[in-house]
Amino acid sequence: MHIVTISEMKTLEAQAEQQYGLTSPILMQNAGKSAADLFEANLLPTYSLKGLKVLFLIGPGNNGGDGLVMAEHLKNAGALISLYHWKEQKLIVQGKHQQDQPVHELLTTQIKDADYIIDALLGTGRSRPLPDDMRALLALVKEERSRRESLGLVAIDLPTGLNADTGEVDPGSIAVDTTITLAYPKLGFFFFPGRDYIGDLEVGDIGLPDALEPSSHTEMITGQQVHKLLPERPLNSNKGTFGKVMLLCGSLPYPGSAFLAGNSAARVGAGLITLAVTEKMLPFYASSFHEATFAILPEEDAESFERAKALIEKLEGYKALLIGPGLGQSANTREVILQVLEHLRSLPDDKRPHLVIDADGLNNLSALERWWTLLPKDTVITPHPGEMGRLSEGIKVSGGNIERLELARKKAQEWQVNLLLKGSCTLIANPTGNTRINWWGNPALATAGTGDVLAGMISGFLAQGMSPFDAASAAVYLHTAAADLVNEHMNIERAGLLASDLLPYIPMSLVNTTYSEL
Ligand SMILES: NC(=O)C1=CN([C@@H]2O[C@H](COP(=O)(O)OP(=O)(O)OC[C@H]3O[C@@H](n4cnc5c(N)ncnc54)[C@H](OP(=O)(O)O)[C@@H]3O)[C@@H](O)[C@H]2O)[C@@H](O)CC1
Ligand SMILES: [K+]
Repeated sequence: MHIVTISEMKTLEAQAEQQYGLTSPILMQNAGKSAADLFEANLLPTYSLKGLKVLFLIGPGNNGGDGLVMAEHLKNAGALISLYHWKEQKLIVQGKHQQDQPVHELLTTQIKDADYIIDALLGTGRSRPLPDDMRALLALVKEERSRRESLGLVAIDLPTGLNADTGEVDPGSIAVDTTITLAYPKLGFFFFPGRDYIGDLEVGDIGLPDALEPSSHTEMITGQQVHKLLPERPLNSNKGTFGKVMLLCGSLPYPGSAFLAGNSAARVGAGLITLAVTEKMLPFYASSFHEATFAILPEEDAESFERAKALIEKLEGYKALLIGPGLGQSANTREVILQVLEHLRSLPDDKRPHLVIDADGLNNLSALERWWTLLPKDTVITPHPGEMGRLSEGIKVSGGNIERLELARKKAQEWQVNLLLKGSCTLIANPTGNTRINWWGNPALATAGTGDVLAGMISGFLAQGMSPFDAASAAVYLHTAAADLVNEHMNIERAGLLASDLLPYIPMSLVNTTYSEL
């Protein structure tokens, strides 16, 4: 699904009017109706609209207009509606204009009484800091919410005061439970601090014709999309059909990396997994990973060309090669990597395994001048912010702010790689300037070894013939989905997940790609 900036959204609206006669009032009717439908769908089956007390905060522009249309639909379905028109300071309770007492007293009572408060104050048209009285109004709502957790907060299009292009927020903005955004998610939702204010994201249909495509090159990865990308599993198949993955991962201090990555490649459906390991390491893997096969390499103190040669000799027929997790950073290992890269570059496209470089693979590369010139075509790299900083001459890379988007886009083009930049908002940029962002996140994933799992999943998808951009996108989405399944099945919340817990849930995540509407 496209992600849009404010100006891209405005262009779409203008085109809708010019080319299809869809004027603002028509779009607003559609917006309000779809917001009401999504609101009701989210209430059910626990609550119904009958008798539900909903207070709408109405602003002076079209965002307020959307709120009024939504309110009308909810009223017709049996909800008890109050409307507070901020600019006019006018309160209407179930159709009656309240004038007997000072409006602020009445409004406070309405806030205390509401089951839900709908923020339809400002949307994409906010052009300056919020005025004091609007901040005071939102503060009242926030205060009531901190007293009463059952009070539901919903924003139309976006939480008031959030910058839809950058994710910056006004000091008066408040976090909501659900944002019902219109037509397309806005770029600022994906980056901090804004990300924390959105709550659950719903996308309302405003009736834009399919032929009107936004010009944006940024997409949100959705379950529907991933579902379509997943490789077919024809009945007439064998392990050769689904590709072989070679892993140059793991070393004495970090043996678990190869296990986690190899397992994950198998769990997304790759046909055969081979770990390139030394004899010394073999007993560890052989006892824990029964399904793997092994390419036995000379010990780490052997000459680098011997180590590289042993791997290169085994590579024929492999569809994917993962280099890096737990590999260590000795000069000898760096030499091995260089020689393997040289071999890969020399192969014709159809004979070359797809390459994924992660973790120590990246740390080794970052020590080299113009390292990206050493990579074969279509390589996937998967740095976290620290590794990205080292790859980019020591710059500081944000874990979740908007600057990471431009940086990833620019570097993917400069380095001609598929760049998966991890963080609290993981995104993937490809060499042609397209970007995909993972909306979902799970703080339980912030633990050792989960990156190895992700790298393994990407390799497993590459082995099955997915393109590098698609393999990385699907893996990122399913990695979070698997973590959500762990949370659900182990009854944990935000902490306590082990990377290995993910493994049995990866196949389950593959069948659950449509677990969300998006
Ligand atoms: N157009 C369409 O086709 C569709 C639009 N849609 C909907 O419209 C929304 C965008 O509508 P919009 O452009 O009217 O902007 P909106 O956010 O309501 O605010 C503008 C008003 O607020 C005012 N104002 C600005 N800043 C302010 C501040 N800090 N503090 C106080 N006031 C401030 C500004 O007035 P002024 O600057 O003149 O004082 C103006 O009156 C979009 O988010 C979506 O919900 C959907 O229905 C789909 C179809
Ligand atoms: K709003």
